[in-house]
This record gives sequence, structure tokens and C-alpha cells, in this order.
Amino acid sequence: MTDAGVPFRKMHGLGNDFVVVDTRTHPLALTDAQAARIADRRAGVGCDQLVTIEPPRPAYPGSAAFMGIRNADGGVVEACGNATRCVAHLLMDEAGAETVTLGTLAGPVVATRAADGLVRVDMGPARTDWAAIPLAEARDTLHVNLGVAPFSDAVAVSMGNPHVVAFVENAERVDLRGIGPVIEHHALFPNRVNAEVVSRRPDGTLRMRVWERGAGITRACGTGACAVAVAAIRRGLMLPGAVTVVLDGGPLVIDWAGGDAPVLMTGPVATAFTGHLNGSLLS
Ligand SMILES: N[C@@H](CCC[C@H](N)C(=O)O)C(=O)O
Repeated sequence: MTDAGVPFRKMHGLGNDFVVVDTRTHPLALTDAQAARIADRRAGVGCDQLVTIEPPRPAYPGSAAFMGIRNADGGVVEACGNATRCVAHLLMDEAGAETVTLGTLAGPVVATRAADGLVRVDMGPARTDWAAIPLAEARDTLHVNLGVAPFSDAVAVSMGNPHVVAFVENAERVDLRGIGPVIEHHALFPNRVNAEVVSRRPDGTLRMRVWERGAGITRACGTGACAVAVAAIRRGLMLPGAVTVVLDGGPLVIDWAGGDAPVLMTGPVATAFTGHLNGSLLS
């Protein structure tokens, strides 16, 4: 067995899993096809997102690094909440710091250590204007009708990446595998979209399931949980403040005061194993 190749770390946040490569030490110019091969659960390492820790970019003064993100289909995306916590954890460890700023395509994000080994990320403001999400045409983003149940009265929101949230009686009963691809590719979303179904539980938490753009059903989606909390608060279903969103992989706490206030996401990080990319994954 050889260790030659590009080192990676397999991490996850609530089961939303990542291959994390530090391209500051091991420069790597990946094509979409290579990224998709690495993400493939049979022919590659397997992950929902491939994440690169890159040198900081001048556009984000004071940032420790730039975080590149690709979905399992190989496509580049703007934001990933769960991966942000994982990368922030590594960089805070590296610097012996309690806080770190990362650049992303969605803008800068600031992470801090929280109690019980959790990481909190200021994900910036939610974007609720139709053009910022973006939608293909002007619509009221609080009541979007995609013409497909249960997304006939949904909420569209951007957390740097596009989301559409449907409130349902029981999120467990939605055929997400059937409906997910239809919503992801709906003509109203020129950049495609992440789709969440959510129901309110008797204990006051929100139960959410997600179909991720470019990855399908995942156990958790940090930006999705932020979008769900924002949608619920905008709709008046939850009070502004801390909201617990329960995903397949477990809970995230999302704190939003409303309006232009930043959306704060708190949750766990984990490393599963480390290894090296080589062979057919790099050719
Ligand atoms: N799992 C992520 C989101 C990853 C990107 C998303 N699939 C997209 O295409 O926008 C998260 O934790 O936020």
C-alpha cells in the first residue's frame, strides 16, 4: 500500500459528508468530471460535497483561507453550511484560534467555537429578493407556486445558494426521491435549486428533509436548515430567535432575528478517516 498522492480528510456534519483537500499544500486543479469521480461512492471515495481549502483571496481581507465547494455531480457551488463548520474547525485548530473567517463564492463567513465542541457560523444575511435567489422572473418569494405538490405554496430564499422550502403536515411522508429532481430542475430556478420539506413538531422543533441540488437526498444541509428557519420565521410559523431544525442526521440550531440580521448556524463536526487520492481519481 502506498501513501503517494494527494492527502484528503473525510469529514461530515450530521452525516452530510465531505472529502476535504488542502490545496494550499497540495495544489490540485480539478475538472468537474474528476470531482464527480472522487465523490462517487463506488468508484471513488464517496461524498456529498468535495471541499478544497485554498489560499486566501484578496477579496476577503482577514480571511484565513478560501473554501471551494463542489457537489457530488462535480459542479461548483457557492455555499455549504456543514462543510463550513468542518473547515473552520480545522483552521481554528491549525491557528490555535477561537474564530476564523473563510472566503466562499457566497461571500465571507465567520466561524467561532461554541460549547460542547460545536462550531457556530455566521452565514451572513438571508437573501429574499427574487433576483438574488435567483428566480427566472419576478415573484413574491414568500408564496411561490411551482405547480407541483407540496411546492404549490413554497418559500424561496438564498443563503448564498438557492433554496425552496415547502411546509407540509408530515415531512416523513413526502416522496422526496420522486419530487426532488423535478423541483431541482424547475424552470423558475435558472441555477437549479435545493428543495426542503418541513413540518412543525409538537415539541416546537422543525423536522426537515432535503433534496440537494447536485447531490440528491443527504442526511443534512446546513444552508438548507438556515433557509427553513428563515422561511418559517418569515411566514410567522416560528418566532424570531433560535430555532432547532431536525435533519435526518440530527439537529442544527439556527438563530435569526429577522430582516437583514445574519443567520447563525450551530452544529457538530466530525472526521471519519484520512487517505490519499491517487490512481484513476487524479487521471
Ligand atoms: N450540504 C450543503 C449544501 C451544499 C451545496 C448545495 N447542494 C447546493 O447545490 O447549493 C450545506 O450543508 O449547506
